[in-house]
Amino acid sequence: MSLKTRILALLTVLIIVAASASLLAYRELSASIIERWGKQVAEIQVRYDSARLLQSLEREIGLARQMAQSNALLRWADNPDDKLLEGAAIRQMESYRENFRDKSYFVALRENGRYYYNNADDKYANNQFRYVLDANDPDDAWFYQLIEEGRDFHLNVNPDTELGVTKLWIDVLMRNADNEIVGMVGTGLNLDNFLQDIVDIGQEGITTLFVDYNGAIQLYRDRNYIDFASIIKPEGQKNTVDLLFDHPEDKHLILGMLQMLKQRNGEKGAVESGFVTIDGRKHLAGISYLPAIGWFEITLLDLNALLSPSYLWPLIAVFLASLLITLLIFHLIIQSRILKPVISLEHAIKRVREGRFDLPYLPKPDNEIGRLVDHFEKMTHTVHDTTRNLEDKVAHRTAELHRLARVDALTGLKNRRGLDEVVVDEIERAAREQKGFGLIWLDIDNFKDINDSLGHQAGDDILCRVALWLKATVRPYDHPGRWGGDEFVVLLSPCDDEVLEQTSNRIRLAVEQESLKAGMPVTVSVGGHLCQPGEDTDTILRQADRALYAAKERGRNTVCITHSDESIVSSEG
Ligand SMILES: Nc1nc2c(ncn2[C@@H]2O[C@H](COP(=O)(O)OP(=O)(O)OP(=O)(O)O)[C@@H](O)[C@H]2O)c(=O)[nH]1
Repeated sequence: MSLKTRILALLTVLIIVAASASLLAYRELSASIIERWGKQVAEIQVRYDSARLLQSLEREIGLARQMAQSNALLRWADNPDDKLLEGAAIRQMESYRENFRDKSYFVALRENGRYYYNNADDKYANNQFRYVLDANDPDDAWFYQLIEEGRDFHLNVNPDTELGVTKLWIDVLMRNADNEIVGMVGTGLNLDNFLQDIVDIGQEGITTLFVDYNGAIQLYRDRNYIDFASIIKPEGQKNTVDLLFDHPEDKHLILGMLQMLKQRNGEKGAVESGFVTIDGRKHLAGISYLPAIGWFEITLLDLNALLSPSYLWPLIAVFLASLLITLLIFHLIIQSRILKPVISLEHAIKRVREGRFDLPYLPKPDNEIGRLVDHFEKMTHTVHDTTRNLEDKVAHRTAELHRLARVDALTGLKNRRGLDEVVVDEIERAAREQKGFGLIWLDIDNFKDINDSLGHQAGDDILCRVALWLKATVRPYDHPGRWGGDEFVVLLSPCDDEVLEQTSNRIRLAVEQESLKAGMPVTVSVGGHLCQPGEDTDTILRQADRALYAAKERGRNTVCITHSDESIVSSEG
């Protein structure tokens, strides 16, 4: 896997880890913010709903209490059969009817169980006595239950089968001067209107319900859940608030909160809140106690509806877009500032390793990698210079060695190898140009005697002098050389018979005369051969050797030339 892929993979993993951690932290944070916010909203909502309910009921309750204390009614309740008192009481009742919001009232007398009622349409004008309550009739049980409990005030949601209406009844006990319960008065509010006005307020995500101290549902937008005639139902048969919840533990939570609020007994503004699950959705429940009516108001906030996760989508989209842009920018930075220079550097190193020092353009970012590239470039130039110097030296030394290998160390003339090469070159040139060249072979006469008599050093000295005289005698473009021992060879090019003969004689004469001048007289025998195009080395050397041999034979200090017809001619200089 390339460095680029690794860095990108690492980067992606790091960003995913960081994003996941941020997302988790964000979710935790947002959950806690939503929870705190939800609690505040729930508390405000619950107070608001409670206030609305109380506001709407307080006047009716006050009127009902006033009615229960009306002298006309109380006197009549003590003497229910007194027609005069009854007339005065009914007039009084009718005046209250005008004041009740529902324009309806009821009065039930304990002594004879007679139940009086009239409504907004004044349907029962002059006929307010409706029926007689029966202690054994379950529909009338509420009356006897309330009296038995002695609760001066009670709210009751109950259908009145006799009247064919379902109402939220405000029941207030009538007590005479001896504090005896003599009857009950009250009014009813149309349940549907009440639910619509107070409970089913149509705010999405907010559900309001009222429960009694047992948790029995009294007011709720869905009538099926309302625990009608709750007061007469035994425990266990009531429609309690937990019917709404998915989990049994929510019931304990809510009942616990009800208990707690009751203990705080209407402490002003006291609100308890907690989370419950309804239809699989998390709700925040806010509860307050309404001591004036003995009910609890529960507000359920559907957090998903109020603060839908879809609200977070733009945030998540912005987060993801920033993540991608960050990734892209990071990639571009890594690419331009690290990867590209490193990859170029890698190629450059490979190139140098292969011996190619001409570096391509290398990007140098302003960082450690840029400095590394700069060092590498300078190092490469140094290595290149050093290598070039080394190569130059090697080439120079090689050329020197090549030259030395072809030079005779004693005389400085070409040695046998050098002469061989020149002979080969000349043979090729002769063949190419069809022009011959001359070869002279000379040998110092009786050199052994010189060595023996004067010493080897003196012999060397004479060899050097002969070499100097030889060099001075031939043309600059001829090739004098020492063949070995006391034998010398001169290659003459261009050459003809005349040049060969003249040069051979000049050499012999020069050695003779110059050595005499130097006080160490020596002579040389010289054999010459005019080489023809097509002759090979062996033939040429053999012919020259033959001429030299002849010169020795003919008394030394002599020049002999071989011709193409194999004849050897002595030449007098
Ligand atoms: N001082 C010296 N002597 C050498 C060198 N190389 C060979 N010699 C001697 O040169 C002598 C050559 O003798 P030859 O050519 O055989 O015979 P010569 O005495 O010259 O007699 P001719 O050639 O017949 O005239 C030998 O004694 C070699 O030892 C050298 O480099 N220096």
